[in-house]
Amino acid sequence: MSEQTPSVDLALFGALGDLALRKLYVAMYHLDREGLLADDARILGLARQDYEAEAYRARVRDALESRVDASERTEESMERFVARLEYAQVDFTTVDGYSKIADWRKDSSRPLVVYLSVPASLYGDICQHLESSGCLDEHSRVVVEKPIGYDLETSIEINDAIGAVFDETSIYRIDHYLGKETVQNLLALRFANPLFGDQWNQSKVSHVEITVAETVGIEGRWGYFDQAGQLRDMVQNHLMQLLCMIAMDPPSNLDADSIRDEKVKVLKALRPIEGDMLNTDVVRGQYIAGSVGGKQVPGYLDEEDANTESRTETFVAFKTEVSNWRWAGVPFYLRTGKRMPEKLSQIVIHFRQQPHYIFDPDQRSLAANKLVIKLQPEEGIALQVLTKDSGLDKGMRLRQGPLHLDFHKAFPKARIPDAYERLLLEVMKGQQYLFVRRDEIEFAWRWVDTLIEGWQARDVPPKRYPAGSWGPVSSIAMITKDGFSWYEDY
Ligand SMILES: NC(=O)C1=CN([C@@H]2O[C@H](COP(=O)(O)OP(=O)(O)OC[C@H]3O[C@@H](n4cnc5c(N)ncnc54)[C@H](OP(=O)(O)O)[C@@H]3O)[C@@H](O)[C@H]2O)C=CC1
Ligand SMILES: O=C1O[C@H](COP(=O)(O)O)[C@@H](O)[C@H](O)[C@H]1O
Repeated sequence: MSEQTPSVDLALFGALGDLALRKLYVAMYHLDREGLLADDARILGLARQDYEAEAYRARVRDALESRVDASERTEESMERFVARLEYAQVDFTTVDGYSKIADWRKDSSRPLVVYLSVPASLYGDICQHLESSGCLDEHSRVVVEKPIGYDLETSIEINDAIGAVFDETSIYRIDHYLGKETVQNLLALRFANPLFGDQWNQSKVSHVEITVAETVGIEGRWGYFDQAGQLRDMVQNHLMQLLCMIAMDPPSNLDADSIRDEKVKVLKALRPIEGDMLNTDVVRGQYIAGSVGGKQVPGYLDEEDANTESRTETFVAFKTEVSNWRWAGVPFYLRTGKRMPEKLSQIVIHFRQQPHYIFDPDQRSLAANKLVIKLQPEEGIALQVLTKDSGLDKGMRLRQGPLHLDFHKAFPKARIPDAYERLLLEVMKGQQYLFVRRDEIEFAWRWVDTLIEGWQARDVPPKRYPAGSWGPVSSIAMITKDGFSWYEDY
């Protein structure tokens, strides 16, 4: 059995919210079931609704029953988990209720982990009230969710407010993509395999693609999403983190700061999209009605609570470059959108062709290796290699095929944990390497703000795309004009 995490008291702010009910209890339940939660670890749920502890436990139980596979539930494991839960009704904006946390903590010597599963506008108030009510000590940690702010300015305000109470070494900023197993595998793939280490630069790589496609729309989150748009919701955080993991130089070790220092260098070197590049190197889109998975779905402007004038983008594709010695001249193409035909997160590294080509000239376009890294839904890595097509009549025809590692098939007994399991585990262990440092967030905002200012100055409306398509056709033209195409072996 794996080693248990150190014991903690976890105060979960926003205990009845969407994220908590869909993800956090499920992740904690799995950790508990696998014997990873310390026997005496406890959880205090905090929200403003009036609940008795028993009713709260029943609500969490319901959430688990609808989200955890029946084969992974036993009465014993469910009971063991919910017995850890207590509840306190608190209005987070006033200090009065915070004494309930201190009461719950009375006589506890365990470190306090505070998880803020609430809108970022509340982070500052909560941190201050926690401090002034004497809930914190030097072992306390805070976990905060994305998005931190709306732009660089607001993210600085929020980070300042958290930083006034917690030291950077105690702040765990979540980007749940960093908790995904295959994203962590990028570190292993790149830095444990000399085969790739030596090829990972502008002399061997022709271009890089990152696609994060979602089938969902905005799932009743119009209020939040319409303010944000896909650039702030997905690019500023998740896609930037994926780009950093692909482009960063080798860290000197696996320490949090060694890794984060390298990621920051990438963000600093990222070429901004401005001037004429706004016409050529970026496409923003908004979905109209269409069909996803055989089901008719409404357009963005017909979603519940929609403002029919909205110009918010639900899709963005762009080309950028990491302007440093490793990557100069290598285009990075990124795209992400809602209501795409498939849920797919995938990174494709296109290697350059051989300097001298000796096979059938008609097959020349085949003649380059590609490394396809699938993050979801199936997690796996495939290296597209060229071999001889078999058969006496084929001569020296080439055939492209994958050397394929499908994690589910290769390691059938290993359950692939959800990102939040890994992240919660690391918080409890006090390890920060999968969390985002303040300067990463701020450099990413700088880049995003430049693009948004460009859009605003030109008043660029989003291009329409039917739900169930791969985005506006101009996002395809953006890459084909460079002689490439989005990799399509979905
Ligand atoms: N939901 C998701 O999939 C994702 C969410 N996030 C981030 O996670 C955080 C939480 O999101 P989400 O769960 O969707 O948000 P919700 O609005 O669903 O949940 C927020 C929770 O906080 C409570 N709350 C809000 N204000 C107060 C207050 N003044 N006093 C007491 N309780 C309060 C709410 O109570 P009440 O119900 O009474 O309003 C609710 O329980 C946000 O920062 C979000 O950006 C990040 C990635 C994905
Ligand atoms: O943070 C967010 O991520 C989800 C996508 O996460 P995934 O793990 O399902 O890929 C996205 O739908 C949501 O809008 C965004 O806020």
